Amino acid sequence: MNKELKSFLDTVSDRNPNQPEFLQAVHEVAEAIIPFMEQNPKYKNHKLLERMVEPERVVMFRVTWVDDHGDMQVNRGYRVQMNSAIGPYKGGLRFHPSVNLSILKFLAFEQVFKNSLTTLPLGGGKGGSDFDPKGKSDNEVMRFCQSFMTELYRHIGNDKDVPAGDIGVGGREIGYLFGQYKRIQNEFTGILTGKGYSYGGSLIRPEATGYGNVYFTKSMLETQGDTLKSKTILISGSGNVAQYAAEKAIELGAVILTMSDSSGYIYDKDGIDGEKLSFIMELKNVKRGRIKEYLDEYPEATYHEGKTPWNEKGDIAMPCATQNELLKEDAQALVNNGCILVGEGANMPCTPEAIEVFHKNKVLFSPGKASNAGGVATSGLEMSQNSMRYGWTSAEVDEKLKQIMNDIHEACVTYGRDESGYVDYVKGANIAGFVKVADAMIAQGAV
Ligand SMILES: NC(=O)C1=CN([C@@H]2O[C@H](COP(=O)(O)OP(=O)(O)OC[C@H]3O[C@@H](n4cnc5c(N)ncnc54)[C@H](O)[C@@H]3O)[C@@H](O)[C@H]2O)C=CC1
Ligand SMILES: O=C(O)CCC(=O)C(=O)O
Repeated sequence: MNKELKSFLDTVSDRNPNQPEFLQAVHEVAEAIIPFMEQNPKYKNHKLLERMVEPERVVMFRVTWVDDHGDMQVNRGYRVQMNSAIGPYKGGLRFHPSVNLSILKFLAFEQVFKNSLTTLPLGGGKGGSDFDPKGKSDNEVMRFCQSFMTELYRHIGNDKDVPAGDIGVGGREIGYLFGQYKRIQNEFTGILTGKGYSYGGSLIRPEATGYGNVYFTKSMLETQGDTLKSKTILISGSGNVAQYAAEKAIELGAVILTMSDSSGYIYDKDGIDGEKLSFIMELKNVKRGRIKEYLDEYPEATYHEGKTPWNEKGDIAMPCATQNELLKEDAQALVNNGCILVGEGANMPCTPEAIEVFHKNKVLFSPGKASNAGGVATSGLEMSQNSMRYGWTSAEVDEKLKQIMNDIHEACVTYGRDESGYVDYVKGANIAGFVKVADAMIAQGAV
């Protein structure tokens, strides 16, 4: 490891003990940026990376609510406001029992570079709670959301910080959060994105992360003169990102073989077609059931308890569940089985060791901060529509999303192509994301 990189990482590690996910995300970015700064001295002597790893602000608060039995429950709420150099803080809220400061700082840090890549004026942030919506009634979720917003409202605003959804936060939660903000502030403004269409949401926002991942995959394949037609795809997750990645991939002629949840995965050798996907959407979004219930309707499929789909044979892998869900041995199994492309739908789902395997084997690999940026980009479009008090059609939003994903792909190629012609999308995304934020930080002085 380069001496300067080591010394930088040692300092970050000393200052952030017990934050492995955050250090992992910083390591990946610093590996690309430190050599880039060497070659571009205008970025040196501003302590840019040192500043970027310090959140501008972290808010942590108690969330007290009463469950359906009348018992008091206590959770922890957070908002990490990481960087506002190029726009108001922007990034999702995650409700999951694993949520802690390390996970939210890694997500907020990634968000800074991702949001910069979108070409829109969006700073980076992330928040959430260790609250687990699984198994809770709608009323319990509503009471939790109301209590969470009763503190969060004072830290956000449409020109300050605009949260959205992430794991465990979908349309239902955004609705309850928005309602409480409006009640407290007595104003109707676009302080959250991912809102329902009837109260200021954008068409295509629910679909955007998954669709964007597929548009990005399509661009990667095109660099090899290839297409999605008849490609077999292994998808993990069965939430928002996974569902719409599957929908768009099916539309473009691909065959989806797997989907999963935190208990296991299903494998359907005949492919999960549009009708089967509708069943999964109903199962997950309305009944809030488990993926193994797929077999009740489609008994020819198989279910693999406690396993991830990466040992199956597929042309393409799309990890769309959570961080560090695809390990080195999974990457090796995918390569051995002929996988040619990995498009991260989730944030940091592949470990650094897994990414090394993909790079070594010249698998096309896109990091989440590039290939899942369609979600936050469309959130940016939702903010624009809210400011204009106007709404674009689905076709208009989808066209803008395609253009943004295409531009992100081009930016990654510009900064990531090596002498052999292979594109290191990790390096490309990190440098392209860094440049805009760094230029803004230099222009704004010591802040
Ligand atoms: N919703 C969005 O617009 C965006 C989401 N992402 C990322 O995509 C990923 C998925 O998010 P969503 O689909 O929105 O969430 P979701 O809550 O709709 O779905 C999450 C999925 O991941 C699975 N999962 C959660 N924890 C898991 C674990 N420990 N092991 C295995 N599976 C697990 C769940 O069972 C579910 O299928 C996350 O990494 C999120 O940060 C990234 C960009 C935007
Ligand atoms: O739409 C947004 O603001 C945030 C989406 C998000 O959390 C992400 O890109 O990871």
